Amino acid sequence: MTVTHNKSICLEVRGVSRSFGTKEVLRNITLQVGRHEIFGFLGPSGSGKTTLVKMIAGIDEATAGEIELLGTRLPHLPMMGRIGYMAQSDALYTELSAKENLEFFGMLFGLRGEKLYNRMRYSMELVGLSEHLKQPVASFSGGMKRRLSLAIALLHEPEVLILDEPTVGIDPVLRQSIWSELHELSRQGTTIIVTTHVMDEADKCHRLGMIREGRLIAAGTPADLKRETGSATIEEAFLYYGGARQ
Ligand SMILES: Nc1ncnc2c1ncn2[C@@H]1O[C@H](COP(=O)(O)OP(=O)(O)OP(=O)(O)O)[C@@H](O)[C@H]1O
Repeated sequence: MTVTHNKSICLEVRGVSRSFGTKEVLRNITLQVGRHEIFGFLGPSGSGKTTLVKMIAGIDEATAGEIELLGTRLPHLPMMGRIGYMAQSDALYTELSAKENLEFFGMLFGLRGEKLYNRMRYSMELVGLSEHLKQPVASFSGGMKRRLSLAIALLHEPEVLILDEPTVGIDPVLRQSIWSELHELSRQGTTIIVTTHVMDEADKCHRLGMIREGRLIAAGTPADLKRETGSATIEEAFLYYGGARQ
């Protein structure tokens, strides 16, 4: 275990590669994310975003390089209590109600009694599901399942939120309110790492890492990335860094 002395850094990724058999999916990724930052990984389908955030969440291991989160070298099991991870595919008990799912995951994180119920109320309100607490998850739409997964990731007030495509299938109004709450959480000190392939969401991040074919092709604030490439939009900037436009 290595200890990072710079307390303003939440995440350090150093020379990370990941292969599956002979297929190299991520190549030599190096980046830092500061505490309180909303950092977005932007890239097309199959570019390696999920593979990278799984390693940042400590549930997969790099083939080369190292990752430190909150000053601790990953993977490190006790770190799970400080992370809220929302996977791309929902890990929910569909035969149970939303409330029972929240109670189960809450208890895994050591939440009980009034604290658990206050957190359940907050999280379910945030994702607009308060009315559906008692409903079996099997009857939820895809978007509702995503929202419940997000509520579960938030439940234990994690220091770091790692969200893999959190707003897929969620309507624009709710998406907007989820993003404003993510900004509020970041103001309160939470670090948020999010993947997206939606360009207007990328614009809402403080900084972005653009990923293409397993490589980090650019990193910076949305404004810097646009300015440096003379682009009007993040999409144009992405195309520029990806070599499609000169
Ligand atoms: N367990 C695995 N075994 C083999 N190949 C894998 C495995 N997991 C991911 N890959 C491959 O790694 C590449 C990157 O996948 P990944 O899911 O990280 O991309 P992504 O950017 O998250 O895409 P999407 O937005 O579609 O989820 C893909 O080519 C995928 O097929």
